[in-house]
This record gives sequence, structure tokens and C-alpha cells, in this order.
Amino acid sequence: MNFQVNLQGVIDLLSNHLYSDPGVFIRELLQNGVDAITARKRLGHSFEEKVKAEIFPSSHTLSFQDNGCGLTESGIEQFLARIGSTTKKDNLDASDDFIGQFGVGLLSCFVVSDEIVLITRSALEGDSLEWRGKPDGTYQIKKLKKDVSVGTTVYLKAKPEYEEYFEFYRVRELLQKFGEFLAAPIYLIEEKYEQRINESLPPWRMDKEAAMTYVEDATYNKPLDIIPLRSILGGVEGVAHILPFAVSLQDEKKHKVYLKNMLLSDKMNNILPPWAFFVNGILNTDSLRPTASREAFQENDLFFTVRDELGECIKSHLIGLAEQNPELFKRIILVHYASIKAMAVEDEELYALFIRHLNFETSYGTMDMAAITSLHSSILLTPTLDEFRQISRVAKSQELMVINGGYVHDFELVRKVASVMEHVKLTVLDILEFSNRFEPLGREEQMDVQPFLELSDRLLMKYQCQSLIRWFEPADLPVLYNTNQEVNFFKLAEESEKEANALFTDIVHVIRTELYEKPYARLCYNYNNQIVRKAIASNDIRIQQVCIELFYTQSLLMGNHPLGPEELRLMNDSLLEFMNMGLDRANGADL
Ligand SMILES: Nc1ncnc2c1ncn2[C@@H]1O[C@H](COP(=O)(O)OP(=O)(O)OP(=O)(O)O)[C@@H](O)[C@H]1O
Repeated sequence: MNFQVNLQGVIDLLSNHLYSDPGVFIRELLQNGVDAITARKRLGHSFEEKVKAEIFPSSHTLSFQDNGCGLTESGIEQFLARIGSTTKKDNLDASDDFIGQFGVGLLSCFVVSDEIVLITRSALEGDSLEWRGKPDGTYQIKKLKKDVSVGTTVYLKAKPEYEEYFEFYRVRELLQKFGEFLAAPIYLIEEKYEQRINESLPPWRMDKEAAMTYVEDATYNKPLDIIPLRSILGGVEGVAHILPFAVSLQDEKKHKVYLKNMLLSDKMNNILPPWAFFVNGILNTDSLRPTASREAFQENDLFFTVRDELGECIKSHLIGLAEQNPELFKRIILVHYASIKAMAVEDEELYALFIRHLNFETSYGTMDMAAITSLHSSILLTPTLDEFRQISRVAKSQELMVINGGYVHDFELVRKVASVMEHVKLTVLDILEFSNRFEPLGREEQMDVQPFLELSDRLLMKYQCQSLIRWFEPADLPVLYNTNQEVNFFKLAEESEKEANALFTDIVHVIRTELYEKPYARLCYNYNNQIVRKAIASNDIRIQQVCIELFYTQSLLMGNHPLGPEELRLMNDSLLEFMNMGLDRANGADL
């Protein structure tokens, strides 16, 4: 028992739903013509290969002629009159040369025409034959009295709604689009006018300059560079042109892909790896298999291997460029900077390729990762911009390389730098521990300063600040105040608690006391600084107290930290007191 097939339905399905654009019938006719020429060449015949499309405007008819192998009567019965039958599939070797392989391509003609008339004479035997096929699945074959030359001519008369697809400019556009790089010469004829369609070399056979011009003419944009693409396994040759403008990572990619020199798709988005968003590819393959709609490739193992190989071509070109033409390389990075950074976070390959050339803000100024790591193999990274600002000046004086991880993506990018630059030691900085890196005082000196530090701790405890003392540069900086978001949160919570209503107070209280251990900011005195030394050496506790309060409030101001109401009051009081003391002394001196 066999399934009953509704032929009309199958034809409707294939012809109207398989293809995205009615214009693909030109592609299918071209492909059959070129395949027939390939088949005849295989027979060892010598002939001048040629494909001719002719328009008869008054009858809205198109003829499509090739001087390929033609069809015998049994060939017609077997391949043309049977959907899904093809001369190009059974023999695996053969399918390597032919573009078609499904045996459904000719049906696309039924989208634009109610009848296919095919006149053919086989290169193998003599009869000239006419085949007439209808979309209801019926057909007739008859022998022609007058012989035609070897090859095949297909006649199509436009359905009224598709007449525009049979006009000269439209046919020419479609022939050029699909057949521009086919080897067999293609001609378009209308009445006395004849035009050769395909004379230019494909861009993958051009030298670099010519390929640049080709892309510029086709896209109205001069590419930044041309990258040759090759895959032996996928029989791929092509070029990737680097886009001269920034593109969003979300944009659909539009790679132009040819199968055996005939355009398969000009919107293929996955033939290059996703990280290669900054290029558009134009490439030809002999080995990848198309889907039946002929608008994409079958995504099999070979497809993904080829994609990786093409990715390697792009990578090695860029690596070479970074050495041989660093200016151009920098321009490419500059144009695509934001997307390269965003993509490098996700994609290891892109990361490894670009990380050395990405710029970061550091305690030594803005520089690229190559320069950063050539200066220092030990790198500190701050998670926030605020933390970076607190220490960048001191870090430089201490000869510490600190990178600001506060800008978008920078933290993630820098954090994994050791994965590609093994000599680099990266530490995410705990800002509260930063001053512990400075040189400690000797034992005796430490004993001398202890009472002063204890006084400082007592005074600043209520501002959640602990004191320590170290030697550090620059000497003109008396104290370094370091805080983080957690400390700031607790300070804020404490202030809110004083002012808020009972319920909120309870909540804040629970968070503060039960969930966390109370964190402290750090005020690090600089033993290198003369004023600090003097304050420590003073015997007057009152003066020491005012100095501590002023060191503290001044360090908040210098670091752009917000001053709470109590801190403002403290600053105010200690300043007035300081003035008072100064005035007393001055007046005393006058006396
Ligand atoms: N111009 C031609 N010359 C010789 N044989 C042809 C020609 N056009 C079609 N044929 C024969 O008709 C068969 C069916 O053609 P059709 O275009 O439907 O499918 P195909 O080219 O084999 O595969 P695909 O569906 O991938 O295009 C071909 O395999 C070939 O044998």
C-alpha cells in the first residue's frame, strides 16, 4: 500500500511555502542550466558553455536556455516528472559538483507561472522533446518534428500578478544577484538588446585593493580591512570585510554566501562565529550542504567545523595586524570598542584576542593591558570607581598598579586577565585592607604613637572609623581615609535610626546588629607627614583631639565623601576651637 498524495497540495506547499521570495525561480533555472553544463562537460564533450535568458515583453514570457546535457525521454519521465527525483543525488561524486540535489527546484517556477514548457535535446541521443507540466501534477511529452540544438530551454509565461518578475530590469537584477560569479557566461536578451551578466571576478579571487573597492561599491562604505577566509574541509574561500562603523551586538548578521559560485543567501547570520560581529563575510563553498529552501546550510558537524576554521582565519589575521599594522588594529578597536568589550566578557576567544589592546584607567593613567602588564605583573583591581578614587594617587606614589574596575565591563574583563597572561598576579582589592600594604612603623615608634592612636580610636569610634599609622607616600598627605559601601550603609543606617519612626528603626536595627558584623572605615596616619608627627609629639591632649577631628573631617572632604550632620558639626566645632586656640596663643604672645 502507498500513501495517496495530493499532488496539487504538494506543489502548492513546495512552491509557495518553501521559498521566501518569488524571484528564486531565476535562481533555480540558473542552477539547473549550470548543472546541466557541468554534466555535459563530464561526458567529455567540447562545447562553448552558455546560458541565455530572453524576455518577450509583449507576451510576458521568459525563456531560459542552456547548452548542457539535456534530457532523454526516460530522463524526463524519471527526473522531471517525479517530484523529489534528481540526477544529482544518487551518485555521491556527482552531487559534489552539482548545485541542485533535491529534485524540487523546478517547482519554484509554478509560483510565477501556470505552466512550465521545457524543450530539450539530450547530448546522448537525438530526439528533440517538449515537456509541458502543470501545477495540478499533469504533464505531456511530445517529440518535436524540428530538431533543436543540444541543451534545454524552459519557457515560462508570467501569472498576471507576477509580470514584474519578467521585466528586463527585474530579471537582470535577479540574474546578477544569483549568477554574478558563476563560471558559465550568462546573457540576457530582450529584442535586439543583449547584455552579458557575469564578467567580474568574485571578491575572494581579487587582490586586496580590488576587494576593498568591490565592497565599497556594494555597500557604499569603505571597509576598514579585508580578511581572507579559507576552509579546506568546507571548500570555502571568501573574504570578511571589517565594518567601518559600530554595530550593535543584537543586529542580525548579513553574510553573503555562495554555493558553488551561486548566491545562496545574502542574509546568512551564522556562518561566522558570533564573536565576529564586526565583520561581514562574502564567501563561497563547495562542500557545505544547503537546506531544501536553499537559503541556509544544514547545521551538521561540518558546518560548525567550518565556522570555527573561518573564525581562526579572522583571529590570525587580527593577531598579524596587531603586529604589522598596529595603527589600523587600534582603529578597528576604537570603532567597535563598546561591543568588543561587551562581547569579550562572554567570549573567551575574543577576550584572548583583544584584552592586551583594551584600555583601562589605572593609578598611572589610562593605558592598555599590554602596557599595564609590562609595567607591573602584580595588579590590584578596585570593584568601584569610588574606591579607585580614594587610593589612586597614593597607589601611584607607592608604585602600586591599581586598575579602576568601576566602568561597565571593566571589572569582569580585568578579573580574568591571569587566564590569558599567566605571569600576571591579580588581586581584587579590599579597600579597607589597602593601608595595611604600607610600611609599618618600627616597634619603638609604634609604642610611641600608641596613645595617640588610642585617642583617635576613641574619638572616631562613633563615626565607624578605626585608626592606624604607616609610612607612605606622598609625604604631604597627612591621612588616608578608606571606606566601602558596607561601611557607608551602616553609617547611613545609624543616622536613619536616629531620625526614623519606630518600625523602620527596628528593621534597620535588626539588619545592623544581627546580620552583619559591624564594619569600620580606616583612617591611616602618614608617619612621613610633618604635621602628623607634630600632632603625635604634642603633649597637649586638647590639641591632639582637635587635630584628629580635623584630620578626619578634612580627609572626608578631600575624598569627596559625604559628611553626615554629626560630622559637619564635628568639623565646625573643631575648626572654631582651632581658631580659638590659635587666637589665644596669638593674644598670649602679644601680651
Ligand atoms: N536545464 C536542465 N537540463 C537538464 N536536466 C534538467 C534541467 N533542469 C532540470 N533537469 C533535470 O530535472 C531534475 C529535477 O530538477 P529540479 O530543479 O526540480 O531539481 P534539482 O536541480 O535536481 O534539485 P534542487 O531541488 O536542489 O534544485 C534535475 O535533477 C535534472 O535531472
